Amino acid sequence: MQTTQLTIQPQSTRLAQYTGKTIVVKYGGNAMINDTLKQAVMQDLLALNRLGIRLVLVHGGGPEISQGLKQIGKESQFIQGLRVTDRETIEIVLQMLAGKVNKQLVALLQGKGVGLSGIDGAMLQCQKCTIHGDLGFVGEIVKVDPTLVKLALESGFIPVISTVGVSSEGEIYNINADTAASQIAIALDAAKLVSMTDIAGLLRDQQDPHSLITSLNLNEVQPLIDNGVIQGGMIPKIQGCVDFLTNGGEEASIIDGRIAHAIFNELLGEERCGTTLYGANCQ
Ligand SMILES: Nc1ncnc2c1ncn2[C@@H]1O[C@H](COP(=O)(O)OP(=O)(O)O)[C@@H](O)[C@H]1O
Ligand SMILES: CC(=O)N[C@@H](CCC(=O)OP(=O)(O)O)C(=O)O
Repeated sequence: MQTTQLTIQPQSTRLAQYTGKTIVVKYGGNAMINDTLKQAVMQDLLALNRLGIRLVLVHGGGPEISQGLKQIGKESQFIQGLRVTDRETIEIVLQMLAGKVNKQLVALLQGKGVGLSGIDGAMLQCQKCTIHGDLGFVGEIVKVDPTLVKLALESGFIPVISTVGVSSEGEIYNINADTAASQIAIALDAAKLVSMTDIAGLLRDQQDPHSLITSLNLNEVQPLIDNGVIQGGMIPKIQGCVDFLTNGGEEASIIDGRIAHAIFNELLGEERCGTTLYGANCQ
């Protein structure tokens, strides 16, 4: 396969501020539209890694899970953007997230990726999530142990994390990837959280791409959830941004992962698009 190497001088760009800093990138399953785009995203991450930015990739895989479930004749139900996860479903979640999706992404990182699940090193320690009733094996993170992630970063690798977690009893749980990315970003004291999804950003009207909300304050979020503007998978995404920013983070963005080099443009600050939320110290 032919690959292109991006050559960008860090000192001449906004990128310089991120050198030596940690950025957590959440790559949503819905944005992994095709192999060419996935390759382009991984090329961007490799280029950013070469510039000395400590990147952590947390991935989703919702569509792959749904596809796997379909093959065994199962449909999923989502409550507040979370998949109701019975025993059969957690098996598929494990196969798809910690197996197929994780390894496919690691394979594209040309030896620079190291695949980890939240179970490894008990990175994502969970208990059963009960805030929206009984969702089965959906986990609520009680603690993040970033030891393995830090080891990988210190050695120059890009940790690629699938969001299954483990309880103190050894039970495996399914965790929404945006929620996990946010908690990992907090534990790593990351400089920025970026969520790459399949839409232009947060829209006032999902049917109208011109209704993009380019930035918003934390106190504007809850009313948008209450009046139904923010729905489904966008709820844990925005909530993850809010949690990051109320726990010391400075900047969280939701960008259109369907556009090639969206992550590069976001960090370069040229052609930025999407929605950005800022922490208390940052506006
Ligand atoms: N106000 C909103 N603006 C944009 N997207 C929204 C909004 N409310 C709900 N959504 C939905 O959230 C989806 C993104 O979340 P999700 O499907 O979980 O993606 P991902 O796989 O990237 O995590 C969008 O495709 C859209 O259908
Ligand atoms: C509890 C829960 O909903 N877990 C998610 C985990 C994967 C995920 O979040 O993937 P995306 O980022 O592609 O949506 C799920 O089962 O779909």
